[in-house]
Amino acid sequence: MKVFLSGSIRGGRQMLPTYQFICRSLRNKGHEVLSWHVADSEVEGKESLLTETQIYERDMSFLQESECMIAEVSMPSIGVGYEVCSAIKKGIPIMCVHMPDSNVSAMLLGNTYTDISVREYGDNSELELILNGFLSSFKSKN
Ligand SMILES: O=c1[nH]c(=O)n([C@H]2C[C@H](O)[C@@H](COP(=O)(O)O)O2)cc1CO
Repeated sequence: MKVFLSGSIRGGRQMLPTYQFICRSLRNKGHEVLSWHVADSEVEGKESLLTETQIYERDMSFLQESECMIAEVSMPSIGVGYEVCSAIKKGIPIMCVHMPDSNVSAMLLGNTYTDISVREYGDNSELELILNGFLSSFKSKN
């Protein structure tokens, strides 16, 4: 599947190893991560070569191509919130994942969009189980 991975950049990069784990795990299962740059340790330097509008338009066009979204929401990020809302407007399934004790917004935890889930994970193996379950659920629907 074509997946949009959403994760904090200017909101803080503390969860970078997890974004990299998600990206690797999805690719190992044969999925395409359109926004793989979120998991790039050098993203900020690379993005500084683009204008803010180029970043926005590229990401919105990746989102238009994506069949689902995985958002790592442990770090509060305006960009991630905006992308989740854009995915809701597009009508694609969304899986939000976060570490325990993250201060996740009620705009996600209480969201009434039918195709959004918010799940807590304790470690990478639990995270991988959640992601595999989310992605394999589409096969059984088709
Ligand atoms: O340089 C960037 N490149 C980029 O792709 N984004 C997108 C992808 C991320 O999922 C999200 C991060 O938003 P923020 O930077 O507000 O934490 O926004 C955000 C920025 C910087 O705001």
